[in-house]
Amino acid sequence: MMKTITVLPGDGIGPEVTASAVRVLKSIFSTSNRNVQFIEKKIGGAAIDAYGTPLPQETIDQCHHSDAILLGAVGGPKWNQQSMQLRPEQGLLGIRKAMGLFANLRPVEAFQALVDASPLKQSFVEQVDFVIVRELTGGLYFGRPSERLGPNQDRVVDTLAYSRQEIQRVVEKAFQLALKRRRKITSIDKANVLESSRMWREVVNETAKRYPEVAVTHQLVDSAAMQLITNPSQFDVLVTENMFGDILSDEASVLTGSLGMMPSASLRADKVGLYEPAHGSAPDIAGQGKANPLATILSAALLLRYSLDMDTEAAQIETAVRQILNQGIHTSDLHVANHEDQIVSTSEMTDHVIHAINANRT
Ligand SMILES: NC(=O)c1ccc[n+]([C@@H]2O[C@H](COP(=O)([O-])OP(=O)(O)OC[C@H]3O[C@@H](n4cnc5c(N)ncnc54)[C@H](O)[C@@H]3O)[C@@H](O)[C@H]2O)c1
Ligand SMILES: CC(C)[C@H](C(=O)O)[C@@H](O)C(=O)O
Ligand SMILES: [Mg+2]
Repeated sequence: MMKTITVLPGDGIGPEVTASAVRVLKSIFSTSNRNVQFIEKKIGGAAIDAYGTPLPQETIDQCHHSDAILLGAVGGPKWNQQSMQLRPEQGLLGIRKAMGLFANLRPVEAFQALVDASPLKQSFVEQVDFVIVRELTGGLYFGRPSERLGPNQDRVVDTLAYSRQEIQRVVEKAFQLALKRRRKITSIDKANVLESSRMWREVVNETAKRYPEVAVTHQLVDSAAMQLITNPSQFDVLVTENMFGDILSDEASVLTGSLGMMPSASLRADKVGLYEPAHGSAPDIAGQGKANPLATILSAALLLRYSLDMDTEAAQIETAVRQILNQGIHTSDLHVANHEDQIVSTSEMTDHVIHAINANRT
């Protein structure tokens, strides 16, 4: 049966990195007898320019008729003066909400080739292998009211709201994931201050009773931010609310060597998912062929694994990435401890990945 992948390149380096991931996917589909069509739509600033809105109905409709969505990034200085409703970022929050993608998985792995050159090089860094499960469609980023108040508009309110059910479904995803990994969950909250965090903790403890084989600990977010750097090998699955997960995942990307190395999968109860790098549109390097495409290529691997049941091919991408880094080949955002190291462009890196996948298959 024909599968449909909708591609939303977005802004800045978004079109460059999605083009790379699409090339890798097409190369894989061409040799695995899969009938897959790619349909491109606009989102973010590109959609504002073309249609006057960051999330056109046409884009939402197309996503609803897809097996998976591959997204680049949105935003950039060109749209910084827009009103809140017309910010490119609203397109991103909007599509996640419209598709009901409540669980955002951000895997963090320290690649050996990059660890050796890292200023964080210590034995613990070599064992970094955890996944952040970030709640994606609730909390502060979606709370209402969110507005300026008062006669002079000099008071502001943002609302942090969660229902028990919204917490339950993402916590359940985290426990399910832990069963397939090292069976450890760290739940991160601010239960010493926030009521929402106290309910979060309750739900985690209730769920834990149904998963006696999973070890559960709780950490406060401020201390967790410190421990991510000082003792990251303790983590297996971290589960946390939307804003904490947003901030902690960028922090954790440092352990991988670059924000350009961190993929993500936004999931719901069925197999439909949205896959995107954790990084943004990187306006400072857009259009220069400097963007690291690996976060998006690794997101494409997650797409194969979670939406198309192609575990073997997903692992082929991940192996190819590891091999290329071990050979000292990298984009300019990375540092590799190999005297023969070679800095390559976005498209050259993509060529290397495709070549390595094909070489491993023959
Ligand atoms: N998912 C998304 O679409 C998303 C995520 C974060 C930020 N944003 C938006 O992107 C715009 C820029 O935000 P920012 O500068 O704070 O964050 P950013 O992630 O775009 O960039 C931060 C730094 O990391 C570098 N970087 C990011 N991705 C890279 C890659 N693949 N290869 C090499 N270097 C890379 C950039 O050059 C920059 O120096 C803003 O409008 C922001 O709202 C979008
Ligand atoms: C651009 C922004 C809305 C987005 C988020 O906070 O979810 C980004 O930071 C991310 O991490 O994907
Ligand atoms: Mg973010």
